[in-house]
Amino acid sequence: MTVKVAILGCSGRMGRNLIQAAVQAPGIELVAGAVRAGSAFEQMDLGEVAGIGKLDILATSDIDALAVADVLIDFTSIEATFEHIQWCKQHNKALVIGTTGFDDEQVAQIKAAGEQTPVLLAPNTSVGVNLLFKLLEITARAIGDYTDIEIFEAHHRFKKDAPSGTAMKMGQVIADTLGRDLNECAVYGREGITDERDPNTIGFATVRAGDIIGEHTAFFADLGERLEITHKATTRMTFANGAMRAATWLSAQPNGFYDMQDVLGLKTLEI
Ligand SMILES: NC(=O)C1=CN([C@@H]2O[C@H](COP(=O)(O)OP(=O)(O)OC[C@H]3O[C@@H](n4cnc5c(N)ncnc54)[C@H](OP(=O)(O)O)[C@@H]3O)[C@@H](O)[C@H]2O)C=CC1
Ligand SMILES: O=C(O)C1=N[C@H](C(=O)O)C[C@H](O)C1
Repeated sequence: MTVKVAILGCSGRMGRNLIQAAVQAPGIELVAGAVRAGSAFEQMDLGEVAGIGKLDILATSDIDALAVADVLIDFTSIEATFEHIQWCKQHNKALVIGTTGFDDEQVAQIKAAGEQTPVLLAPNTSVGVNLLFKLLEITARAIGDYTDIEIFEAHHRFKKDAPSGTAMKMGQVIADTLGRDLNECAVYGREGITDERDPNTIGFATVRAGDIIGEHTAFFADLGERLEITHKATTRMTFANGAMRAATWLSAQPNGFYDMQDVLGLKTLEI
């Protein structure tokens, strides 16, 4: 069966890659794409937005025009995502959310939306990063209680949120595994006389530079050795292809709140 997808934020960096991934993905039919009202891309052919030739589908700012889709894919902004969630709840449409930067209360609201429609929230839709989350769980369980844990992330100059959604999820996975509260143990950057490192903290460091697509490293450092677990994305198509996989999977799910670990079967993987 073909899954009909619509892309929200289709003129953005991810949006353009999502158009291309949707066209290439077996079992997916791209049926619509949305841009902000008044956008210069409104009424432009989606294929031309993505630079892949005409597809005969025009970008719209009318969200009601997306009702032809089975699944909506949202890589936009926090405000826009909440408008899209509202619409999806009203129309019982499945929604894949790749947007990042939500605080705890906003995540709780997104989880609650899952009671009314299938919702999947993934700060990173690449297979590699989701496997990395699993590796962090194993590592934290084995050596997390006596090593210094630091998370580093680097992204392009245009990124608006920090630390990245992926880095925050890395911290959350480690904190959960160690029974720590991330809100209490996270340290975001250091400056001046910081005193010696508190062993219970999880540090975050952020770089914003040029066109870096996305790099994440977790350090587990002891005296005498350190383990570094790194993921580097080299193309946004990795995230876009993962989002198509998520959309296909979500189209067959009942109402509920899901993540990429569900899609990839990593929750039940024995470690
Ligand atoms: N989960 C993952 O794997 C990944 C997640 N991301 C996240 O995805 C989000 C987008 O990233 P990126 O593509 O780089 O950002 P961009 O700014 O390039 O794209 C966002 C797009 O959303 C559009 N938009 C904003 N508001 C609306 C609206 N109300 N209706 C329709 N479209 C709207 C913007 O339009 P306009 O330009 O007109 O404002 C823009 O085209 C970020 O939160 C980022 O962190 C990014 C990569 C991977
Ligand atoms: O904004 C980006 O570009 C990315 N954002 C995501 C995040 O915040 O984790 C994922 C990816 O690293 C690219």
